Amino acid sequence: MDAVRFDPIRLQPGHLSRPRSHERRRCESIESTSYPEKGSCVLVEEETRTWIVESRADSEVETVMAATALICDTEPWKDLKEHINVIEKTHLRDLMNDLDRCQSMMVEFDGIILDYSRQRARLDTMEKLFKLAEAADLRKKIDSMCNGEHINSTENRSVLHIALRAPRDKVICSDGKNVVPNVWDVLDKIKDFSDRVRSGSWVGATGKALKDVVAIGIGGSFLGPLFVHTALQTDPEAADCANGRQLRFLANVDPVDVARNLKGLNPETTLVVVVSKTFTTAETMLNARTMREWISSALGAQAVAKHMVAVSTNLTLVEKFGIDPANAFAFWDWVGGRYSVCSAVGVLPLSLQYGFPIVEKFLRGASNIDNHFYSTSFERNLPVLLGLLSVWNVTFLGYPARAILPYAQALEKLAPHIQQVSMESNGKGVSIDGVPLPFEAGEIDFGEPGTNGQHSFYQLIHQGRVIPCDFIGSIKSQQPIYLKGEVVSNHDELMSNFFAQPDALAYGKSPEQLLHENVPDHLIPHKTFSGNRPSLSLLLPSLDAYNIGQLLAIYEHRIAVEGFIWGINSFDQWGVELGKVLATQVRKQLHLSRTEGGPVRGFNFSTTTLLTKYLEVEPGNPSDSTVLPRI
Ligand SMILES: O=P(O)(O)OC[C@H]1O[C@H](O)[C@H](O)[C@@H](O)[C@@H]1O
Repeated sequence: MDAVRFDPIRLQPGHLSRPRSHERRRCESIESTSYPEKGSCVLVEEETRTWIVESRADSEVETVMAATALICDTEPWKDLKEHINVIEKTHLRDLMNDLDRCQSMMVEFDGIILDYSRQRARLDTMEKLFKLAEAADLRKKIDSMCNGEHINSTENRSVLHIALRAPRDKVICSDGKNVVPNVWDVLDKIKDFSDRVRSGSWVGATGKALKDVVAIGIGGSFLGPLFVHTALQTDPEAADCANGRQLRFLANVDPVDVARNLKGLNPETTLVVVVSKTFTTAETMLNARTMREWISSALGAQAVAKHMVAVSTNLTLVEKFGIDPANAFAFWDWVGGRYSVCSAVGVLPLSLQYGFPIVEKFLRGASNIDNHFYSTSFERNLPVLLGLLSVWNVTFLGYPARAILPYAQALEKLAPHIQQVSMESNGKGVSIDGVPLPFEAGEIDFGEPGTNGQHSFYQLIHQGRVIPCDFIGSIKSQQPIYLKGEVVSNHDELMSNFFAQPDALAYGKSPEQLLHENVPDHLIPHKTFSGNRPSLSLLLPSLDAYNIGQLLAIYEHRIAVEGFIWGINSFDQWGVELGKVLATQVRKQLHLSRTEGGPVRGFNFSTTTLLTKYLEVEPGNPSDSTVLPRI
């Protein structure tokens, strides 16, 4: 029998040991049963996903492997599993009648109200979820993140996006070094540069002011900044500061995206910001070369120095590309791409558009939630509550999706941004120790602003699949409209739906009610709403730069909480690599076929046939001459 000394901290009552997956084979021969106690032999069976380890008090046993535990082996998890039966017998119609419950499920922080009374949860459900948080060491994990420990273990990195918005005097260390001064060095550099561009003291190659900015980037180097830009666009304070300037985003490698972004732009008045953490992303680099060509063909190669700047962690490649390092804005490997909007990735383009003070206000909002997240008890901690409820919905109640429904057009890019933050972070199949997860983690995020969504996919949410919904609204509109003679303002009209939809989902409409309304029998099944469909409401005081920063941080931390509970690494993204490798093979084939001809080789029947068909049509131009979009 292989002997295994396990980590005693891991084997508290309620925990069972589990080997790391690559060491699994060693344990397969072990057979014995008993609960882990010091010096005892422990068995756990594979069918029940538990493992046997042997430990000896005399410490003569060599460490064969480290045992790890999954959260699903803990008592609080099992308790919640059993609790599902209790919840299945409840209906939100009844739960909503319990005033004490509803009062307890309304939490306010800094003017933001979270109402989670329409979750399929009772007060004892919350107690059980807090116990689960304890079993998952949530407090410790939050502390580890905020203290700069290398919690992104597969990349051996800290996860410190909170440092990007920390005040100057805060100390946050990564590898023993306070990173906040570095953050502020870059912020100061951005302030200086954006002031110069906006004031016209930094001009283009022909002496004209640069009033338009194209930010090239994809994924995390695009979605967060786009979300914030879209949200700020109609904020009166930010809009005033934009003062006729334009900010555009070029993400897709599709030449059509280039064409659309270039439409109406003049190279003489355009500044290009190349945003890429790695400076190797194929799409971004081709778009950057395309824009470099657009500038140099119009203004000469030397114009690039005045018209192109970069944001990256890889300043060597920035220089190699031909951008002066003095015009490069750094960030660090402890900032995940999807968590990078508060670094130069977002701060530079947004400061160019709105001025640094607006962006600083946004950073202060995010920082305010960071402090709340770090220091508030779980019972009143917005990201923790939201994260625990998501785990409850996904893993215990089995709802795989989440709809993000802002009743605010300004938040129209919130769902696409959160889609990346959430699905790239928590779309994992193994624990942080590499053990396959025997439960579902991660969720499918999608959404549209209300009321547009109501006229699109809400049918499914009301009568088809159950999809927990986040309703997000703001008390004040960024752009109020009042029409004389109308019963309510335009914002009131919008918000009537924000207040109505959660109850429609929760209460539904029973056949009895329909009978009362004299609905014909044959239509009753079609007009019945089962109700009991969970949602939560987040009501913000307004949607200025500060609130937008708060909202961003609430979602970022909520997603981290979910990952911490599931016991996964939310900060790597190996799942995006395979497709990139295969695309490289296709690219090589396309190049070969275009230059030397010959058959497509090395692919399966399906891909070979499609590629051959694609290559049948001549590309239309020899690749040694440059063609740029015509519109
Ligand atoms: O910023 P870059 O290095 O260009 O990376 C852009 C994107 O690339 C990949 O797709 C990653 O999955 C994303 O997380 C990242 O945001």
